[in-house]
Amino acid sequence: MADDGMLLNFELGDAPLTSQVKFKGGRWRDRVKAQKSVTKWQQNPTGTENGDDDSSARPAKRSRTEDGASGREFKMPRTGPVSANYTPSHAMKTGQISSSLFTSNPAAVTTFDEPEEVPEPAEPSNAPLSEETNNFLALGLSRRVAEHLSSKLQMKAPTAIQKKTIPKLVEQDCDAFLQAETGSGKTLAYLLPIVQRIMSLSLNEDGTTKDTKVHRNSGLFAIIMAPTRELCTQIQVVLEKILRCAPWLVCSTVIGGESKKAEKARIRKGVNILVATPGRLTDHLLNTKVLDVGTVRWLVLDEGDRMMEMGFEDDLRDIVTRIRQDKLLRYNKEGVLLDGILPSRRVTVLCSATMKMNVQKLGEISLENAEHIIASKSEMENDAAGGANESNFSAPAQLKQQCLIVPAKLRLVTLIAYLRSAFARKGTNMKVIIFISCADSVDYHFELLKATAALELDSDDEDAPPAPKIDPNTQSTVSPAAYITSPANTTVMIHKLHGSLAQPVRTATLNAFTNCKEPAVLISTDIASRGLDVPSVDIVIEYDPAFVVDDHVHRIGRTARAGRAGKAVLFLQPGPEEGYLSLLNTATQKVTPENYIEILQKGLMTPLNLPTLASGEQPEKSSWQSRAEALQLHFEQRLLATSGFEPTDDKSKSKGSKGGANNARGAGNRNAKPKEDPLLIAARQAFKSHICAYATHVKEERVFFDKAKLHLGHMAKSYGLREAPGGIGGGVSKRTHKPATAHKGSSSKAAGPPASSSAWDGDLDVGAVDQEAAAKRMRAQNMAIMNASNEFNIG
Ligand SMILES: Nc1ncnc2c1ncn2[C@@H]1O[C@H](COP(=O)(O)OP(=O)(O)OP(=O)(O)O)[C@@H](O)[C@H]1O
Repeated sequence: MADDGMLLNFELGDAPLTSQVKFKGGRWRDRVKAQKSVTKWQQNPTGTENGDDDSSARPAKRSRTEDGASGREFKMPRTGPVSANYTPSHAMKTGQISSSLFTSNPAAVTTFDEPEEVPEPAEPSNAPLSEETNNFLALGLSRRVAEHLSSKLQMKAPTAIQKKTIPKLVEQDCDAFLQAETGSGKTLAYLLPIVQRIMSLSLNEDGTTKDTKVHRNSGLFAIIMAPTRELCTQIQVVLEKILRCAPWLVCSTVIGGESKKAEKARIRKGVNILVATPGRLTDHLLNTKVLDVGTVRWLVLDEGDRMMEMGFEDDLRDIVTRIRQDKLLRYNKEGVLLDGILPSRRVTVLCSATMKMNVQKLGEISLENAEHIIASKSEMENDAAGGANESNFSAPAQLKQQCLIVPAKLRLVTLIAYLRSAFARKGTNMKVIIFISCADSVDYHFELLKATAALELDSDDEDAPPAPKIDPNTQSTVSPAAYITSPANTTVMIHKLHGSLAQPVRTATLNAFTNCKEPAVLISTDIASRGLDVPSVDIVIEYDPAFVVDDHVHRIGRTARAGRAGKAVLFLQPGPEEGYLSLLNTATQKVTPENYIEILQKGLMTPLNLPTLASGEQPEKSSWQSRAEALQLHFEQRLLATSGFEPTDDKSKSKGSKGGANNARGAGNRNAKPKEDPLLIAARQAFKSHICAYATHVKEERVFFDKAKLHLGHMAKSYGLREAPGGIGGGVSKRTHKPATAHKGSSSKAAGPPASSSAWDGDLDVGAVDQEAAAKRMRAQNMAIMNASNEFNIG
């Protein structure tokens, strides 16, 4: 029989085991292994040294380590079961022993004190200003534009950054660096003055339009660059909306992912404002003769730091130099005088919510005597106090930031419990974004959470509308969700997004999420962390922390936009990761630690209705702990399900061996090997990629995210795996567990990357080579794959 009756990862709770424990069923090798584990556990039931449940995957030194943030000794005490009356339900069915979720977990040192007083909700810091005292007209925009904003786009008053930027860019010809919080309206801050001035070429002094208007073929006046295709498309959409008040002007994108021929054709037809990714723009500057930059007056670099991070310094330098070197034409080819109405010099605008060293460098490359325009709550406070603002980053004041310190083993069930409680109530129609470190892990979690034929939806509400139809372009990226759909509420739709997806799929998925009328979850890599504006996102969950703290600010900034409320939840593990809180708390707003047990209690209050519950227990009568264990067991069982046998030699595939799977099994074919479930393969792949990605946190923050201190066995559980797969980073595997059993066909490099990872390639052995150099390289690879795929693939 298949080996589904034996589990390899043992944690037998606190009840003493006697030597009578006997294992039946399964393969003899597994039985021996199981027996050995129990004997080992009996010899050392505390699991403090070598007797832990995953000795093969445990860091060598776990009991004491340095807390890098504070310099104090960091303790990782072991906790017992969460409730004294609670007995973990280990015995699931004959021959099965499941690892308990609630024992041998390190305890958090962070305390969860209830605040004595509920703090007043903070005033939104990125909202539009009061309409009574502010309007667009007063900033120098024409009546035509101001009325369009007010009547068609429902924007009556500017935000703080718009108030400061628009008059400067309308009246002056200076370079500018715009720095303001996420969701504070930076896009319109630079777009409105550009549109206003180009429009003015076609307007009489009284605001009426001239008989001969500037049109699409009159010249390219502005180029806007952004790091991702999604962001470019979004800017284009905003631009199109504004240009409805000047329909004779045309904007377009060159972003890769679609044929260059089509892009060339559009440029040939005539474009006044071009939105581009740096790679594709460089390509067109080199190869598209019809792209004439002689009339270009503005170059905007949106999310400049991200473009630098993605390794586009040379491209950006090249683009800036090329455009500057091209002779600036005072008249366009139709003889229209541009100077005076348009800037008489080339103006560069750089935008970011954060101020990193690389932004300063980009500033040196692209800006000349630039105005630094800052608008944030702290800046306003600073202004009032007459001081200069030194802060590097800040989150919108109204954004509630929470942190869950969850032991590795409990991460997956806690995530599901959180989502269940978020979507529990009838009529709750929220949008949630979950950030995950790498594409493989996004793929896996999407597969795990989506409803399949075997996995019924939880909803038993007969009045609930039928699950929505899915666009063919999003067939593999959008699905109704299992587990998190509450019986009382409508079906939750899950979406996945990462840079390895084809561009039409990316675009369609993002549209599906943005326009989804049902409760919706987007599982994404950092591809969604920058600039994306989905106004109704209520919660951002950082299931994997960002690789650098500035990215955290951008990620959580996908919610609480333009003055709306929002919530951000960060998952950390007990141990060194807790030190990260002190770093986050230097931002303008405090991150409040919350007790994950309460999340589990809330989220697992109602029965799970799992289709393949092996436990003899009735979930309806279960405690939340039992439900958590049942859920975990259910995932583990899903991964263990084998989908038949496949022959390994060519002969068995030849004629006469039809139906090889059964033949192999029945005839005792020695060459047959169990064919693994694709979900299991995906889980292993995701786990490996996750561990590789974990090593790429920036050097300064690696004290909190130290790969060597991860408990790989416990982490594996959060992927539904019963043990950590082999072949993970040499440094760790050498120090912490036996050399990984080489997978058939895998390279001898134990530290090498997952063979077919879609998220990683190249040498990822951070244990063996210079850590910082390797991490940098990995980050660059990750970034390129996550964000761009073929986006910057020139040629
Ligand atoms: N004056 C305004 N009144 C009302 N809403 C506005 C105004 N200006 C911008 N918005 C809205 O605010 C949201 C955020 O704007 P935008 O995307 O430009 O922010 P951002 O500062 O660029 O954020 P990020 O740094 O995250 O990219 C958008 O939905 C936009 O429509």
